[in-house]
Amino acid sequence: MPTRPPPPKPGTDPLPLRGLRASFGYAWAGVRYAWKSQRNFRLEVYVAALALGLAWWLKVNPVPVLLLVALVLGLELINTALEAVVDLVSPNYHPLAKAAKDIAAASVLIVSTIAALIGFLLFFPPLVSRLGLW
Ligand SMILES: Nc1ncnc2c1ncn2[C@@H]1O[C@H](COP(=O)(O)OP(=O)(O)OP(=O)(O)O)[C@@H](O)[C@H]1O
Repeated sequence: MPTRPPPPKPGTDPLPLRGLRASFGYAWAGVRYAWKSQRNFRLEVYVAALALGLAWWLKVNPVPVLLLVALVLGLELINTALEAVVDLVSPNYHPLAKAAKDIAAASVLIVSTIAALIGFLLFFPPLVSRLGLW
């Protein structure tokens, strides 16, 4: 099967700004790949938008919310990259491939669960007071 020549490396471009633009282009392609292929990533983006909207409405400091959003989305992207590498090197069943995918998924699960807990602690008191329940 003919292979395509590798694309130019942005880091070696003699024009630094052009190289930087190319790097952003590749990173954006990664975001688009995750958005198209990962239902969990899309769900996390919707939840992030909801949390930021809620923070604005309830006048909650958005910095911890932004940090948690960055952590969850960043980890989901790394998980997606790892899945792609595992599928590339181990298209057939292998216990180590299973361990790699399961552990990467566990990291997203743990961080998302803790983020949800922190979100509850951040939003619950101002939400109750805003809705006049307390
Ligand atoms: N090559 C493999 N060898 C062994 N187990 C695998 C392999 N590929 C997948 N698995 C097992 O199947 C599970 C699901 O794998 P899959 O690639 O469908 O990931 P996923 O978590 O469903 O990801 P996606 O977010 O793409 O739906 C993995 O967590 C792992 O336990």
